[in-house]
Amino acid sequence: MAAAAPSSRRPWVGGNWKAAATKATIGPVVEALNKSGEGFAAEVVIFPSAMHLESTKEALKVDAKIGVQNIHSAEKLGAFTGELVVPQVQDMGLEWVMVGHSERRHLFGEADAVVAEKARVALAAGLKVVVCVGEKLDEREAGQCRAVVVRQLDAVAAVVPAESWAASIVVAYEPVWAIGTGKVASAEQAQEAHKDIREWLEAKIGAAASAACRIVYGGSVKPGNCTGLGAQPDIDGFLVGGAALKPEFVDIIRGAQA
Ligand SMILES: O=C(CO)COP(=O)(O)O
Repeated sequence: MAAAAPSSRRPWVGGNWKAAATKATIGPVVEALNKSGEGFAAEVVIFPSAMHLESTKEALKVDAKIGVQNIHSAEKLGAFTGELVVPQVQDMGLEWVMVGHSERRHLFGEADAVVAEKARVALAAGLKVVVCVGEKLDEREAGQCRAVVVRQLDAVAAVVPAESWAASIVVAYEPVWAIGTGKVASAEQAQEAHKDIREWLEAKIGAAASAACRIVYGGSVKPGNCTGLGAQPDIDGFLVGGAALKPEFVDIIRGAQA
């Protein structure tokens, strides 16, 4: 049942630029990342909008990967106006796909099975996947935090190969009430949810997956609160929204170098 020491998992930090970025906001962030002039201890993945994938990829000169914020579940190119499909992600030379962000689930009505199918298609093509999970405030207040997260993860586990969890999946725990609200989960609240997820991994997938899978926290992460969160044994990094569009994002990446 004991989780592996945090140092055995490479920290992972994602920057989710949502539909909030323009050239004017992206420029200084890319400049700060490039100026940092260091190989980060953390694995860094930036998720620009589709509009900014190529320009961001070309502008970044540090060891940071680029991923897409969402995909359509079709396996092939085709007539899917307004969507991105896996072959296009591969054509761009990108490795990462995000699925199940709470804004996809709650603003755009994506059900657990839809999120799971997107993960399955991306993994089958050899891409890496960030699976976002997290409860809404009313669910937390009703004591359903663990049940909601387990339901969301069970849907993914039902369709993806067990071996994907160790090497190709990052789980992002993002409580909906903490996203974009400034109400960060306390280190204790986040650790409790991450421990639930690690225990779920051990029971459902196996001890090796539980020890190896990175579980990252998202929701109002800032340079001032990332150290306490990152010190928790089951928090392996962050998925950052608003603060990933500021040069201080570099400080959060450094904060994950525990
Ligand atoms: O949704 C998030 C990252 O995916 C978190 O957003 P904020 O960091 O702006 O709260």
